[in-house]
Amino acid sequence: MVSLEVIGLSFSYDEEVLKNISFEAHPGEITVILGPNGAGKSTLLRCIAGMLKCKGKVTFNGKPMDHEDRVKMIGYVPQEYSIRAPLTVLETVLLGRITQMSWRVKREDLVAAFNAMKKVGIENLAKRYIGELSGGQRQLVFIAQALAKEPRILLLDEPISNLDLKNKLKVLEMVRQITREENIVTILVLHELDFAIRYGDRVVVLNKGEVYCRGNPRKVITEEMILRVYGVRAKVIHGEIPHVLPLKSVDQESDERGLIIESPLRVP
Ligand SMILES: Nc1ncnc2c1ncn2[C@@H]1O[C@H](COP(=O)(O)OP(=O)(O)OP(=O)(O)O)[C@@H](O)[C@H]1O
Repeated sequence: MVSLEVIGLSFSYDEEVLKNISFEAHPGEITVILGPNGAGKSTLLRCIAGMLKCKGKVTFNGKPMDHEDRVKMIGYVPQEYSIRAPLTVLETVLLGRITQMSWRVKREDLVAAFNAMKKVGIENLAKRYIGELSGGQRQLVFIAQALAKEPRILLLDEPISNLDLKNKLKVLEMVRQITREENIVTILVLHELDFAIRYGDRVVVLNKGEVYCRGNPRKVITEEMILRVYGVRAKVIHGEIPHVLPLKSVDQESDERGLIIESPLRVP
């Protein structure tokens, strides 16, 4: 099966923040990266996107990805995007086509940009300046920019963090739909465990730069994982749509019920 494979990936800024990370992400599926603040999720996406030079391998269809493969195939939306240029929404979304475009904007580039804006519901903002938009509107623009590229691999870092409830659902539904219909590899960083259960086909939980566990979200997102990784007592309510009810944050330095993690639990 064609897939994106991360094999033994490690990365250090001053200190090592990713240690020997391995997992697979498949086309037509959403892989969700979970983990507490500072666990290394954004760094991992940046390594996959080729923005940071790391140890280990990222392969697609068994072949190590080089710079050109990444430029061609990956649509990446970082957690924060600062843009100072006085660009309109349409111009910003069109920038997603930059690798396909020659000096002239072709009809197909405009069609791809409009389709992408339509998918995220921002066609009415096309002529507005990006600097004049709200945080949530801007987030939608950058998702549209990544979609306009028509990527084979879509990397979205906390894509719903600034969105209202309706837009959170709309974006996640839309991402699921294009992931399935266009058979792309989608990797999302999320903090919302409920959405991870609902929209993730697979989940990778990072803790302190290591893979704590990975697999089917319904098996991985357990009360024990939430306690050990997030330091939160929670109830996982099973049902047609399982959800997580956080109850109490627990100080992991205390030895309440042996909370200090010595050997992480690994789920294949
Ligand atoms: N440019 C940088 N230079 C040095 N250290 C960094 C840099 N960026 C991130 N770090 C550190 O690397 C670790 C992982 O950061 P990263 O942003 O990948 O975490 P994260 O899991 O995405 O966190 P969050 O959920 O808060 O966004 C953190 O300890 C962070 O302080």
